[in-house]
Amino acid sequence: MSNLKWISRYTGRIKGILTYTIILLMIEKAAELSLTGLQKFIIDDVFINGDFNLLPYLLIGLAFIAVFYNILHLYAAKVRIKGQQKLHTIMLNTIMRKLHHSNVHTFHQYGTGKYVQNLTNDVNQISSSFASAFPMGIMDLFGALVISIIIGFNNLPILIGIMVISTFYIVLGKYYGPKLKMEQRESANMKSDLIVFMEEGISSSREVIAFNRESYEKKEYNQAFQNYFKQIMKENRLLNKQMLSAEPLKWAVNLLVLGYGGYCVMQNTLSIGTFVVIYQFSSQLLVSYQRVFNFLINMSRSFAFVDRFRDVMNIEDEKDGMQKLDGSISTIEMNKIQFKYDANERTILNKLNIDIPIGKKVAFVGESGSGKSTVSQLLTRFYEPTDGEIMINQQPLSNISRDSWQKKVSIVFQEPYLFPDTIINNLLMGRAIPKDKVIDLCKKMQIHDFILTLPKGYNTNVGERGIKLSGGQKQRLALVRALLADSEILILDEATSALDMKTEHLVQKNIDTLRKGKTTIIIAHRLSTIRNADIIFVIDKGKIAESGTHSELLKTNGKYRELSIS
Ligand SMILES: Nc1ncnc2c1ncn2[C@@H]1O[C@H](COP(=O)(O)OP(=O)(O)OP(=O)(O)O)[C@@H](O)[C@H]1O
Repeated sequence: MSNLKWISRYTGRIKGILTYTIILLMIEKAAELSLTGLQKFIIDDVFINGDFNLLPYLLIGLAFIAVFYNILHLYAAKVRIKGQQKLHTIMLNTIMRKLHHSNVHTFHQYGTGKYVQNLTNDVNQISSSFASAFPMGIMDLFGALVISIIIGFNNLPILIGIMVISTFYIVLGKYYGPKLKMEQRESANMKSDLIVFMEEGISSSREVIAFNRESYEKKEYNQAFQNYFKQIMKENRLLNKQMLSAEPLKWAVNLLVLGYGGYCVMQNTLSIGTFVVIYQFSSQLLVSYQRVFNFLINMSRSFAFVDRFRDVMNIEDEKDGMQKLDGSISTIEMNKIQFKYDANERTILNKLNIDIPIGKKVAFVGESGSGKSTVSQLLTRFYEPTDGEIMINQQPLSNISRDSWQKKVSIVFQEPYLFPDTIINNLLMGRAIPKDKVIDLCKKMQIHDFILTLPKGYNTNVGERGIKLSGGQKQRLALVRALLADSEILILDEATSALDMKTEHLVQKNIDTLRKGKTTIIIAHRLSTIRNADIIFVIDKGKIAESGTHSELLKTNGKYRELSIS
């Protein structure tokens, strides 16, 4: 599908305001042209033919049109910007929706910086091109048409001459348009790479300092910036070349009108008034042609941004099911689950079969890299199994709507994300929960006393990604946040790993009490936290090596025993 047809699904949604803008701009153009056109009557009828009675009417007409033109100019600009903002909002909402529904794997591969670039620069460029530059281009095209008719009607040879010279604009446009589009796309890609580089540099600043990589990072950044700078210079050189090659055309038109138009005046085939108006119109015609030419070039440049926007919109959406989950969860089975993070990468889970008991404390243990977190990522549907099926209440999880599944499951990660907001807002996450309940849970998660030591207590801002908090404090806040949801299934993926043994023990004991009768899945390295689990699954190389209670597994002398000794 062509880019123009593709983008019309968005521009089509503002067609009302777009049409209105175009009509306003065309009336504005007509008013502007009549200001020049009226001069013919002042020169020919008033000054040359001596009909001075006409002068006051012509001057009042001129003043009226001038005021009308100015008011319309301001109003049309306001409507045009409104249309641009509307398109901007539509596209921004679309890309945000895409962001939230993108396949996690592709999303991670694409990179945050590129998304930021799409959200800011590309959407801006597209909305300004299609909702603002496009109606302006139509206005210029309309102006060029009207002027051409007026000149052609009064002196056809001059119009033909201007048209011939102007065809060079089209030739130039055809020559430079595709080249500029290519350079523009390259510049946009390099700019987003640079933003990605800067974003990664900021996120990794601690590692950069710790590993003394500052000069290396600086060198890499300088190199990336130099490349971007060279590319921008290349693009500008091309732009200047195109502008310079258009300049002699202006002079050719001026000379044509002055020479041939002057000759016609001397031959009495053209009145002085018409000559003056044609001279002014010929410059305006050329400006209109130039604007139309620039408009076409800019539109072709905008298609480079459409290309990039289209790339994002083409990212595969997460698969979603249609079925709602009514009632409580009674069974969770993982049947012959096969999983690879990428088609070309190695198998992580290999024909994994698990029957997760409902209402129990379930633990996953195993060596680092054995696939424990991957199991939780599949249960939360961050990823879909490559093969096999997760069955919930005897129906495939893939058939269940994400929305209804997410209401049933909560997860706490080892490194939880906290928003740069207050503690209370990070805990509530927009939910209406009584403060007493929040405080009670904070006490049970051993974080309330710490919060009270902060200058603004629960209203203290935690900073970017919770930078003002320790790893253990962040983990305890994330536990409160998840426990407030009181989900049927709670997954704790190394969620207490940063706590000291004593605090971890207290936190775990309270979680056990709070979650009594509910399914809690714990992934842990410290076996002390899961010793009392109803069932422990030992994962080894993507398979269940053994399962049972702590005492049962110790007796088997297998993997679990190995793990508990090491
Ligand atoms: N996003 C990813 N893309 C590609 N491979 C991944 C990804 N996440 C994990 N892996 C790989 O999958 C394997 C299993 O990882 P997983 O995180 O499930 O292990 P784990 O048992 O939880 O380890 P740990 O105890 O160290 O957290 C690892 O070998 C890892 O390299």
